Amino acid sequence: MAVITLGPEGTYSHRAARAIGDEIEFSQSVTSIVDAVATGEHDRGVIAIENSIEGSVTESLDALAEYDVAVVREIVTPVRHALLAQGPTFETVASHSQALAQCRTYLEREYPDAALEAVASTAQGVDFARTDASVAGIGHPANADDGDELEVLAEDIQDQDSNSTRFFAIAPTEDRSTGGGKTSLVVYPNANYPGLLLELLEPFADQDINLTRVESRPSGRRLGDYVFHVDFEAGLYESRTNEAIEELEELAENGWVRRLGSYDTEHVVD
Ligand SMILES: O=C(O)C(=O)C[C@]1(C(=O)O)C=C[C@@H](O)C=C1
Repeated sequence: MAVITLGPEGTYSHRAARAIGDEIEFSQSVTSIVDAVATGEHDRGVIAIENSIEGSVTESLDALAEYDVAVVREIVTPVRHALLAQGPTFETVASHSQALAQCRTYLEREYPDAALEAVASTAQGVDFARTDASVAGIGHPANADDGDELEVLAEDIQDQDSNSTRFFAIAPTEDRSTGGGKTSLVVYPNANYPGLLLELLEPFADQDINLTRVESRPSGRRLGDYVFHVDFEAGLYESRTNEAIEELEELAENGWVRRLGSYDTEHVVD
């Protein structure tokens, strides 16, 4: 299956995408990946959603609220960062903003004077290090295997030993599934009153459905107006799920509820 994900080759997204297909194409932006799947240009896309240290990948959440796509699989993979450079002396550390944040403590302790540069992906930061001796990249250590230009200066530099990122495999809406142990929704209530969030979540408690994540993102329309991303442990094939969503739709009658789909989780360990 043809899959599009964040490139260049060697990103963590690339590693996750290999679980979906072996014909992999790369893009430099998450939004353009979601766009390419929504318009049917690609069968599948793989985007990072959330990291155990740094939290949400906000560009991905906003793209899921903006475009109509289905989530068909969740992929969880360990993220163990290495520092790669041509030698021990450099001025700039380049990586994805998530990776820089996940290694904040290490960078402050070991390289307090280095300039931090956020680039499109970890693998892009490593590519910069390959061509410029004043730059070090943070990424998966296997990125050093590409030739002999790069040294692995340090491994496992993320702030916590156990670091993992959760990805969604996305598909055109016609591939949306009701089967699977988890479901994701995006809710825009277009309302604001005391107790609104409590009311939106109550139908899930009433149906004994365990929520695994609730994230609010600004709607972009006005300050204090939010879109909610809700994940839970039940499938859209279950009547309790449909009952909870029906109630949610009544509460969000001035806005909308988007069912991203039901899916199962796959753990990719290398
Ligand atoms: O830059 C990469 O390697 C990516 O695949 C992106 C990304 C992210 O968006 O969080 C994926 C996993 C890690 O958390 C760091 C970066």
